[in-house]
Amino acid sequence: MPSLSSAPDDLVLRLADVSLGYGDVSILRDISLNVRRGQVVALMGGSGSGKTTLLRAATGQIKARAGVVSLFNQDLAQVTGDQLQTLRQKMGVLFQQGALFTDLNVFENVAFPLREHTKLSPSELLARVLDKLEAVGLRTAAHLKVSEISGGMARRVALARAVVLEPELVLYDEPFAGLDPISLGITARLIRSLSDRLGCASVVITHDITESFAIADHVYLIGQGAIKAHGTPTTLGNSPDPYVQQFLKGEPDGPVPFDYPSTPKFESWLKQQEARR
Ligand SMILES: Nc1ncnc2c1ncn2[C@@H]1O[C@H](COP(=O)(O)OP(=O)(O)OP(=O)(O)O)[C@@H](O)[C@H]1O
Repeated sequence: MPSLSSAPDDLVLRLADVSLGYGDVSILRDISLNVRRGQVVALMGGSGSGKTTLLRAATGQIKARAGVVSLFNQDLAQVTGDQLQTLRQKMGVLFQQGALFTDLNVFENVAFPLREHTKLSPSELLARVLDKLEAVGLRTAAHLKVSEISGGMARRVALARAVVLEPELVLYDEPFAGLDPISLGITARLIRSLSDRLGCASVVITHDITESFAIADHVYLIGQGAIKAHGTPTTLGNSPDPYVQQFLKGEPDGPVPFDYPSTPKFESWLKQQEARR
């Protein structure tokens, strides 16, 4: 079993030889990755390659079938439910939808986690929320209703909410999906600047090569159930590996599979369908 005792303190998230799956289906195997304080790490890969599954393992929602997932130097297989909750408080998550509470205004949406998890005085809370709204360029939108702001602004409010507890690790699940090019660039730079300003680690799941390569320190390319390549954006950009090049250039033909692989469950389902007709 990999030793965790030598993990340096700046290692926020570590996966060592991890296998993940659901039921009798294996999704990922031999995954090893490190995320350090201050780093922005991008997880890229085709649809269904297992990026969200990896994120679920990092938050302790699913357990590793092999290997070790350690969060803030704690092996998630060894922690109690209470300890997991404490670890999660050091973590911010921006889900794909990043849904806001529509009955609360912008300020109250961002204040929500603070009211739930801290005992800040009203003036401290006001300062903290306005500070985070300022970081996403929306200090002056604090009073607006969610129905009065645009979709791109709502994303930025969700971003402010994800970091308001000043987490040590922020996980972003497809933060650029559905954004116009300008909002996309702004969001990417915000992720980088929030990481630098808060000194936290950021893990970004994305399909967007240009933006993630512009802000990431390290990129992991996931495919065919494993990490196919990883490195700095420059290293990956210069890689002669046909898989990496096909992925980066978005070419239809090459080693990156498009079709979802067949499984015994699909084959038996299909047989049943055919037998009925
Ligand atoms: N709860 C679940 N039960 C069973 N299989 C699941 C479950 N969640 C995901 N899967 C399967 O795991 C595989 C990886 O899914 P995952 O959502 O991790 O991919 P992804 O890389 O995030 O995809 P996308 O980019 O399309 O969101 C897929 O084949 C999916 O069908």
